[in-house]
Amino acid sequence: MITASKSDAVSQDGLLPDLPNGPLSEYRRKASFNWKDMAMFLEDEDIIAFKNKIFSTLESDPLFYRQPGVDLPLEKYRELTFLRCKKIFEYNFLTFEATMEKPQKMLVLINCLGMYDWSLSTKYFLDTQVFGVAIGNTGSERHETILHQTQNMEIFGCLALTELSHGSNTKAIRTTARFDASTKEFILNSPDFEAAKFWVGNMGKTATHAVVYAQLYTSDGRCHGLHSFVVQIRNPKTLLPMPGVMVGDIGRKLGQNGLDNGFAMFHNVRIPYENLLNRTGDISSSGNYTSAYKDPKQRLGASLGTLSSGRVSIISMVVTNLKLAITIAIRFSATRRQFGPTEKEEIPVLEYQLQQWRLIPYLAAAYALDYFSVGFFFNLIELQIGILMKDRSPRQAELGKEIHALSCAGKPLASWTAQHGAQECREACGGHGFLAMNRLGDIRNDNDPNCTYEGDNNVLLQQTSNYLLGLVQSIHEDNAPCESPLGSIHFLNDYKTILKRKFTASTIRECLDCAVALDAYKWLVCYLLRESHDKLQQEKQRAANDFDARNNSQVYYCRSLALAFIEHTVLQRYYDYTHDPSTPGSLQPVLKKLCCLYGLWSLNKHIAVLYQGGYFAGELPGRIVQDAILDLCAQLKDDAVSLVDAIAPPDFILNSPIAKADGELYKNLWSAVLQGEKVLERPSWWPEFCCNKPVIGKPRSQL
Ligand SMILES: CCCCCCC/C=C/C(=O)SCCNC(=O)CCNC(=O)[C@H](O)C(C)(C)COP(=O)(O)OP(=O)(O)OC[C@H]1O[C@@H](n2cnc3c(N)ncnc32)[C@H](O)[C@@H]1OP(=O)(O)O
Ligand SMILES: Cc1cc2nc3c(=O)[nH]c(=O)nc-3n(C[C@H](O)[C@H](O)[C@H](O)COP(=O)(O)OP(=O)(O)OC[C@H]3O[C@@H](n4cnc5c(N)ncnc54)[C@H](O)[C@@H]3O)c2cc1C
Repeated sequence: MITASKSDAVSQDGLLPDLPNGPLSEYRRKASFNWKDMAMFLEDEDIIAFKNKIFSTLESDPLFYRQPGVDLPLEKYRELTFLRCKKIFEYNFLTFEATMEKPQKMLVLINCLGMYDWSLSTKYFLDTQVFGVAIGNTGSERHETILHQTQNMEIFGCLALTELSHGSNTKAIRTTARFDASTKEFILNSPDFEAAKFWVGNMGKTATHAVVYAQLYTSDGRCHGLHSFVVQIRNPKTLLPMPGVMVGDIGRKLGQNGLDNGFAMFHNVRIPYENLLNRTGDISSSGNYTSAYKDPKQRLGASLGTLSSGRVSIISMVVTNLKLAITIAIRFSATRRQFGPTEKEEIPVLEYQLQQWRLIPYLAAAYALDYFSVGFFFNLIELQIGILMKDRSPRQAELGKEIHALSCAGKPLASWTAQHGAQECREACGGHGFLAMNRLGDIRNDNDPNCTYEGDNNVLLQQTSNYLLGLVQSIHEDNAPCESPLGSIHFLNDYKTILKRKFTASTIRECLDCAVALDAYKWLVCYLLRESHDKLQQEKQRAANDFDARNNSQVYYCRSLALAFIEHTVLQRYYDYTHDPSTPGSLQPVLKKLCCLYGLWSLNKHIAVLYQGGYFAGELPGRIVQDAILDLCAQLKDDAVSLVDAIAPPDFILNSPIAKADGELYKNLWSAVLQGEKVLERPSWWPEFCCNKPVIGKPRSQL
């Protein structure tokens, strides 16, 4: 194992305490690198210190005490989440100045709170970020007071786009906001209960204000499309609804139950006209509508642009879930022993090729997607700065489009990987994985809605394929270069040459170079782009309209195209990073293996298309790709524990007895079980068993 220099080690030890000795120590000794070096390479000292501060603050505050696996009644959980949220305001972990200095800390805070409990994190950020960013991005100077009121919790916000009968199809949102020229107010109405705002986080019990999306009508009766408005829905002094607002809670969900998701209907609710978030369209004092966006489609895109920031953040949030789940499963697998080559000795389940193949690719995915999520967040910051500076340059517009295309595929890729990973980790921990106290159920269930909110994954992928299909003309006809601010489409300039390529590796060894998977991805994207385009043209000739043509080109074509494109982007970025000469030599070998494994494992899911399109031919390519995956899993299994040590939060935050850093699997589990409430007591309803015996076949009358 290669270690850091003496001075590095001193600063490391202050930030990253040694892990306790125990059953995991043997794997830690076998690692090819020092986990502290890795942790400090992945995040700088300032970020690690920031995380430590958040974690230790929560751990030492009794309000944040919790018993693993205890299911609180809904009302209690909501109350506790709110009290904790209030406490987060008091701690003020991130000042405005600190956020401006290092915006990445915002993402770190979201994830640190999420690692503790996603209900808390989403509650806090729906108010301070989602509500705040929507106002900041689509409003103007006149809305600054509202932002200030949010910062000290004078008011509490939410974002209300979805309605009971419409979510994905935002154009069909039916809430109306009619301008009344006589009073200079907008009057909000929900035409019927199907147009009630629904699913809105924080709206159930706590929000006093909402950014409400509604169809804007001028007093001449003309509709100008979807716009957003700040609407007061409750009185901040009493939490009672405002006149004309019917607001309530939608009930228990499959996860994130500490968060109150709600509904609202509006009946002639009057708001000052200044409450229109007027970046995409405004009303003049004479009541005329003005907009810098003449094309209604572009205006819709601009008014929904704020959703990109949520989608980008979600990528990082779901990667956090994957990191939690894989930490639990790897630590468990390294300490859980079943069977063995001899009667005397049982081996850790991590030694089984099958267990390695089920888990280690998810570990590689966690590393690769994590790198992507952070870099992509920086891209978003660039976009946000442009929005705040009112940058109207073509580059800014292109950046908005590219981020929209990447986030609409990045969220699906990352959230599905986390979802499948969490389930695999649950099963990989056998029965203990199903015990609530070990947390894999909560991780899985709290992660799940990320596949749906801020846009359903399958619907969003179509935005990405639309973006790519829009490039075909320039590739084929104009011969104009494919250029974009983030460079994700630059390789398409070689589209024709790439399509002529074939898979050339002939040994497992050659496949262990990540460039092999990367080349294959370039071909795959070009091939799927060509096929999707051709399919769309055929369907247009066959089908009655473009709508059907597009719908009938999704499965096996556009959907696969969007996913292959984002996988390529993630892999390309991770390849560049792991192969960069500035990456420490002690870490580069393991990072390159992770990169290669992520690439081949992801590619293997497209094997049918690789054969179908002729990039692969004969038995060999399929076989050596699979053998290389197994080889990499075997090479990485001794590093796996240290790889999770480098990304794991402290035990208090991870909150899973089977995955504590000391590796004392059974002691920790046993102790947690015995500390449970009334574990050894007989049930309070014991007479039901002992006295009231059933008369078999004769149900007693309930009267
Ligand atoms: C800290 C985070 C905490 C997270 C908590 C999460 C809580 C959850 C909150 C929510 O869920 S809020 C509700 C979210 N709802 C959605 O995301 C709805 C999903 N649907 C849509 O966004 C859109 O309707 C659509 C499906 C993207 C588009 O539908 P439609 O087919 O009607 O329009 P198009 O013709 O495709 O689009 C028009 C035009 O606009 C461009 N565009 C759309 N969105 C964006 C965007 N975000 N940024 C930039 N551009 C956008 C689109 O590309 C089209 O452009 P052109 O192709 O015409 O150039
Ligand atoms: C926990 C949670 C929190 C939420 N928080 C908020 C919030 O704070 N604010 C808010 O406004 N909203 C919120 N939402 C709502 C969320 O944004 C929507 O649920 C989401 O946008 C999906 O819309 P939908 O529910 O209408 O699904 P639908 O669009 O009805 O989708 C149903 C099915 O139809 C499919 N489908 C739809 N259109 C197409 C198509 N064109 N092609 C192929 N298949 C299609 C989908 O893939 C899906 O399988 C939240 C949702 C959840 C679950």
